[in-house]
Amino acid sequence: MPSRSATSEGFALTSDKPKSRYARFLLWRNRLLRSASFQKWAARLPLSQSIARQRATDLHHILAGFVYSQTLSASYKLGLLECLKDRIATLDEIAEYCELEKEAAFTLVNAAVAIDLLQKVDNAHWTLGELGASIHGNPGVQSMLRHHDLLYSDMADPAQLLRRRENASLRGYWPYVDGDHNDPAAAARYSELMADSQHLIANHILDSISLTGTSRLLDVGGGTGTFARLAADRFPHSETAVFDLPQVIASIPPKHSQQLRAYSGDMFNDTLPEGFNTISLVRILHDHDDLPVERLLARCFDALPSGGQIIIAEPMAGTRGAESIGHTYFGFYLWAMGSGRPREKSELYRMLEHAGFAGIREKKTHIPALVRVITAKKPNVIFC
Ligand SMILES: CC(C)=CCC/C(C)=C/CC/C(C)=C/C=C/C(C)=C/C=C/C=C(C)/C=C/C=C(C)/C=C/C=C(C)/C=C/CC(C)(C)O
Ligand SMILES: C[S@@+](CC[C@H](N)C(=O)[O-])C[C@H]1O[C@@H](n2cnc3c(N)ncnc32)[C@H](O)[C@@H]1O
Repeated sequence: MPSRSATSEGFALTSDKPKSRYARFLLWRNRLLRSASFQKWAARLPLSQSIARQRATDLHHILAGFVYSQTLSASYKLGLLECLKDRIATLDEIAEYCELEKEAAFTLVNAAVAIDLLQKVDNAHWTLGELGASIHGNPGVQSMLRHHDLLYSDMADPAQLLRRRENASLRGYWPYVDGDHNDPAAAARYSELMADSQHLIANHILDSISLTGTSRLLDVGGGTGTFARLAADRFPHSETAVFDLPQVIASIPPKHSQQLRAYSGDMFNDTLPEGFNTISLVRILHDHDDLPVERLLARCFDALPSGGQIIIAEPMAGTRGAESIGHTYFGFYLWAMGSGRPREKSELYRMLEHAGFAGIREKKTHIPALVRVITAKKPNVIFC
């Protein structure tokens, strides 16, 4: 393990000498990259210039990330995105709608254009850009935008957040991580967010799986039943039901509770209802640490009949092209939430195997950055 030791230059990390060639190569490369003269030279040389330009821009985007998020937040909160929905507007109109001085509106409009939220129509008019227009097609993104103030406030002091996980404000938003199952107001608040944002992923999950007429699906931790209802619409010959904490089940609106079988209980301590040959866990496992996840998978295994199927759907770490959504975004989100972590597909495979499942497969989704799906089967018992 590296340890901190005082040197004449202050603190330095000392560690055992790297053994592999790869480790030695990395140390050599990093010494080169931090050399100011190498950087100057690389920026001038035609061969390395494009790499230098790209890496400098990459670093700047990381540095600026919080500013981009807040530009999106301001565009939403000040009504800029609403003002330009199906409209083309002048700067005066935008300034009036957003209740901003013209110069401030100009700063916001230019910032939003640069990140594709808005688009310039001509020198005097603006409308939504491709990303701004996409937000209007996804009400779940708007709910997430409102919710993110909590995460941003925790992330304003990341060192404090990492040292004092228990003090994060996001933790209070999800009382079940502390085993607090008695706050109906909090449960209603997070269930509404989950129901809204479920629409971002449900169709991708349902496009990737198939339920037949003999499928009886229990959506464990299924909130107020949005996924179970959408699954029933998509596969009308299957039966679907939801299992969640009592205060969540109690908050299912009457018009929905009549159409859906709902079971209340604690998935870690109560027996899961039997008679279902498919169990889904949608955005559940990443909320919990390894031990409870192993216990939950074992309970699902026990509740399923031989040949029964488990479906795991959530964003996963290590997703190609979306690496930072997994380990960076969800890594910090779940850290601030106070439990769980994003897992790589291979880790989930191992945990499923450990619980006794077989035939473990990934079912491709259209947008893996948002959600990925793994299915597995409880093996048929072979009598000798
Ligand atoms: C028409 C012409 C000329 C050209 C067309 C070109 C073309 C084909 C363009 C494509 C347009 C298109 C279809 C765009 C689609 C855009 C989409 C689908 C955007 C979707 C965005 C989704 C986002 C940003 C989702 C964000 C989700 C977040 C932030 C989720 C957070 C989840 C959390 C915090 C979950 C918490 C649960 C817990 C506690 C971890 O368990
Ligand atoms: C992140 S939400 C996901 C909800 C839903 N599956 C979705 O994707 O929209 C986690 C869900 O797990 C439920 N949950 C947490 N702890 C639970 C427990 N011990 N027993 C049953 N449900 C629980 C929560 O009430 C919540 O509805």
